[in-house]
Amino acid sequence: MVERERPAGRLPRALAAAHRDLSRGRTPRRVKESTTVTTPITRDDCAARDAADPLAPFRDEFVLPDGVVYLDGNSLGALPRATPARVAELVEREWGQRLIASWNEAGWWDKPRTLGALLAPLVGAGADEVVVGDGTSANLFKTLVAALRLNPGRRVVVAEAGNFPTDLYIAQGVAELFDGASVRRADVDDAAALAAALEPGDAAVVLLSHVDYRTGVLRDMAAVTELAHAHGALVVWDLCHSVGALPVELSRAGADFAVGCTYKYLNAGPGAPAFTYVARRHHERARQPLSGWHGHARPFDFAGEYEPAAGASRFLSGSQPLVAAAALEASLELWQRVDLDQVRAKSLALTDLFLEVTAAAGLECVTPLEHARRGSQVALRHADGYAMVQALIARGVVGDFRAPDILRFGFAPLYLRHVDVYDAATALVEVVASEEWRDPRFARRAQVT
Ligand SMILES: Cc1ncc(COP(=O)(O)O)c(C=O)c1O
Ligand SMILES: Nc1c(O)cccc1C(=O)C[C@H](N)C(=O)O
Repeated sequence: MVERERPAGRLPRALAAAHRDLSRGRTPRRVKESTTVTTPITRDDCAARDAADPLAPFRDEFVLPDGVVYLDGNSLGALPRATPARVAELVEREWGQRLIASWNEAGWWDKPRTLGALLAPLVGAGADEVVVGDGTSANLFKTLVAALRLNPGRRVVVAEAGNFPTDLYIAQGVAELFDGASVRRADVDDAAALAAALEPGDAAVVLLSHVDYRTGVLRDMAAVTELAHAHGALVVWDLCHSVGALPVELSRAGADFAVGCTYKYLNAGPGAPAFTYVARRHHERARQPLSGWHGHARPFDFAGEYEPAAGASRFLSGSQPLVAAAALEASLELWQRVDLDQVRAKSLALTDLFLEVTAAAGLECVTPLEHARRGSQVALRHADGYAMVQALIARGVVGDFRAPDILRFGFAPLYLRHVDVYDAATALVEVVASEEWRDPRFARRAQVT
């Protein structure tokens, strides 16, 4: 049921109450206190929303398989139509015909910087503060070590307890390299717990994700950064689940470092190069450990001693996969035409719609209902979530499952329509109501998801 009039930023009270009841294990009450007229949302309503959607034309710029509603763009984004030709151009002309000349002519040498400049507006950074290269894990390593070196005398990495495992693993690996260093896990969504983790005054750096990969919680970047700084710690933000999903304001928030991948909402393809943000105020002093020649001040002097390049370029290490970078370039060119405020508005509309229709399935909602705390995904909890997700995939609705019990659905506003979300949500309600997920075909097995 949808209340036609409601303040922006809130789900209908009826829905919020139903989700609250469900998460406490109670049968949802019918909400009587609502004074506004309620009517169920229909597929036609959704079609009307699509007709008025300013982002609708972007859908045609993506390759999307027939009969599939793709709600996994937060794991691997869809293929932009422009990408194959851009990759072919690099392979056939730049490499095939121009060979070595392309390092200069085609701008290969400068790609980490030119792509960084294209990406910078998407994360609220200056063009000179972002470089593209390597993977998220490698860039986490570089930025964490740089942060520890900038904060001598402090040896604790305060790490978001539930972060994506690679973040925790890299933090552990970094701590092993510094005498007396350790990782202190904290619940970063509990302000008191985070403050307590910082209180001893020994934290060199805080590492956390802007949007939680599992729950979809969106953190207040400015507030967390301010809290960390007040305790003398720097902050490394992982933007994997927020870049391209919502406006990110690194400079405005006073962030120190950030890393992120480009294969999710930015649609650059599997294993695409990642990026690193280094706030301008750290450019002179920041030193990263993978001091390869692409990060040298004068690489073609072939000198025997390392001297870091100026600016964020010092975070580069070695040669980059330029075929993959061509795919990223094609998608970043598309992203130059995108209004991130429109992306955010549509993302919230789509997640609201999904929550509204799936309330009938009776699954506990893990993602915050408040807009200000929600990324671009919906996470629902059920012990048999794996089988439910497989049953949905068999119907052409692709979401994913995150152990131990999370059904996860990502919403990429550039290529998803409201009708797709309506169909997917209806399918989930049917899968749960019919119990078709109990079919042995959907039983849990090990695979990449
Ligand atoms: C928050 C977060 N960080 C890091 C990664 C992955 O890092 P990498 O690209 O190095 O595999 C992911 C997803 O795979 C992620 O969700
Ligand atoms: N990066 C991935 C990969 O190399 C293989 C399989 C999945 C991934 C993912 O990106 C998973 C994703 N970060 C997640 O939030 O679950």
